[in-house]
Amino acid sequence: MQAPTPAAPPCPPLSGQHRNSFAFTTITKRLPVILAKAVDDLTRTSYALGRDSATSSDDTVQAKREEAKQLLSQLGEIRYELQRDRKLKPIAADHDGDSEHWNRLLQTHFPDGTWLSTPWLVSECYMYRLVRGVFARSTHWRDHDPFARQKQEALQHSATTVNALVGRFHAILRDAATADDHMSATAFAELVNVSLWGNGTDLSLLPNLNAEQTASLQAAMTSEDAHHHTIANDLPALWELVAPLREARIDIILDNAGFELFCDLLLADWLVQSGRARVVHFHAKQIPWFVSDVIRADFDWTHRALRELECFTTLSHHDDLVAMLDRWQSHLSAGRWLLEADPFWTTPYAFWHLPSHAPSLWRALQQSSLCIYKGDLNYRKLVYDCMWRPDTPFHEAIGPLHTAPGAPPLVALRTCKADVVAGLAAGKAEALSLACPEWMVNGEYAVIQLSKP
Ligand SMILES: O=P(O)(O)OC[C@@]1(O)O[C@H](CO)[C@@H](O)[C@@H]1O
Repeated sequence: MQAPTPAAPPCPPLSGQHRNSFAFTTITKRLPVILAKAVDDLTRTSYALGRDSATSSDDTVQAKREEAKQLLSQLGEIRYELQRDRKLKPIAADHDGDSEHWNRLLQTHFPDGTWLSTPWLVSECYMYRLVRGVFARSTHWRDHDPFARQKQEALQHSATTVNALVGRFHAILRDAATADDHMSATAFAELVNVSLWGNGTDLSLLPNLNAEQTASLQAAMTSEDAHHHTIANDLPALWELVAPLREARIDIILDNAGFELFCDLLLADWLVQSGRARVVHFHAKQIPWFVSDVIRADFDWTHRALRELECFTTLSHHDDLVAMLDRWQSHLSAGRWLLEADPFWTTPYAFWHLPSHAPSLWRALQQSSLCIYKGDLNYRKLVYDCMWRPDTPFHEAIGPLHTAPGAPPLVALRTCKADVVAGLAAGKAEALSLACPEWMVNGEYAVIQLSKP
């Protein structure tokens, strides 16, 4: 078999060309809305500048507002081209430095590609890279994240669930070092489920939830019922792998900021507190990505927000939350928690290309006793975002990440939000389609899938 390329994945790619696919709906309906929200954010931020001129000179404010107008028109242009299914143009050079790489990929594999004809994974990543370019090429808005406001609001809407989770896990995490085997197994299973279902409230999918709706959705997602929606569940094998670990390196390839990140930090805290991990490497994105993905600024903001914002300081478990945050700070200061943001994670490449396209990242991951891949997009990239038969073994669908020499064990914790899946029992997909036609994309079903090379 020839080595797959972005234009020729191991099976036919998900693509906007298929009119009844989630890819088509995303490109034609969801992405324009996401762009409209970025426009709205920039308009509001620019408008607010004038009211806050104490922080910068009037000239700077004027210059920023003037430049914002140009940026708004560039964002509008992206939307225009997308909605008319125009050809994907080369990405203009900017400070992020990977435009040449992108353009080589487009030129080599998709010289005539349009938004809908190019594989979904590529055109969707392309949109976020274009948006980044608009800001990266600017003088005054280089560090602006057009999705930050949405990410921050989403965490604040999750305060009720944060409180419940602190109440549930504060003592378990504090005392993890002395827990017996049964208690450890139970805590781990619960925390994996929390981290898994934390992936359920997704800003690119559910952009307009208020605090009440968020709380009720999160309660549904962490309930017993939701666990019956885990349609492939390698949790027992995962515990067999994790239970004997001592002082190991564990990697978490993060997905969303806000509530999901909070859930991931709970899991990471347990890994350190229980002595399983000596160090946890968190992998964030280098640029704003898929609306809600974690960038460095989100990671830092989350720690501050949980400590300082009124919606958290007034929680009944706030003192316990602060104790937890103090410990998390000490994990960070002592290097037990490390945050990284390799540029590979924001390329359009499936992870089949990780060993060859990001060799130093791959060498680092090879040191890991377990790589935890969070969320839907990471899953799509693990399985090359193509139309596997759902009963294809998971390890087959991840290709080199299972077969490459020195490939570390990995687990995918993913709520299903795209029409791709592998590793289901024979007949399962058919049964699910009868029970719930939207099961692949509505975020109500999930997988915990392990590869142990
Ligand atoms: O990676 P996440 O946050 O779990 O999901 C990302 C997501 O919202 O974006 C894609 C479509 O826009 C889908 O694959 C998926 O639903």
